[in-house]
Amino acid sequence: MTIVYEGKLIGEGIKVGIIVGRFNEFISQKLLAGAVDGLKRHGVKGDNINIAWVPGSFEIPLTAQRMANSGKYDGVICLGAVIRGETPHFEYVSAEVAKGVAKIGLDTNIPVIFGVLTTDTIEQAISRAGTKSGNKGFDAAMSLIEMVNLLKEI
Ligand SMILES: Nc1c(NC[C@H](O)[C@H](O)[C@H](O)CO)[nH]c(=O)[nH]c1=O
Ligand SMILES: CC(=O)[C@@H](O)COP(=O)(O)O
Repeated sequence: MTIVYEGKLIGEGIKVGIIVGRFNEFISQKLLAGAVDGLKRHGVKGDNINIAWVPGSFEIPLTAQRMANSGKYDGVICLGAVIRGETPHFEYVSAEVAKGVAKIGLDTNIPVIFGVLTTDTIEQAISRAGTKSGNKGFDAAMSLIEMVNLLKEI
């Protein structure tokens, strides 16, 4: 699937920062592949995609804030996989990442897309990283392109 509007690929000229949490890397690397595929498939040049790896999803908001404030990007995509374990740690990590990412978009006035999986099981994460439930990284790329184009128009 490739979306063209008025004869142009919808992502042409867009500059994107991507932050990826390394924790559960076997999942997050699939999300990254999906996001890059979605961006390039819609005309975003490889030179206009900057990828930053961070230790885990908890470090995403700070890095997203730095990218969003840099003035180098039209939008930022946040990717990671927070998978429930034996302790309440899942609740704290997932809640803070979601709140942090949402706040940065509002504070910086550029699209900051939440592409962080928060799942109860590894199987749920695998399903959303390029198998039965699609690839949430690809979906995040499409959301970024839509939001960048929308904010240019309103
Ligand atoms: N358990 C998961 C984590 N935990 C690590 C934190 O994100 C953070 O890196 C650490 O607490 C140091 O500040 N991260 C994930 O992305 N996914 C998890 O399932
Ligand atoms: C989301 C987490 O922090 C979690 O994967 C950590 O696992 P555990 O709660 O068993 O320490």
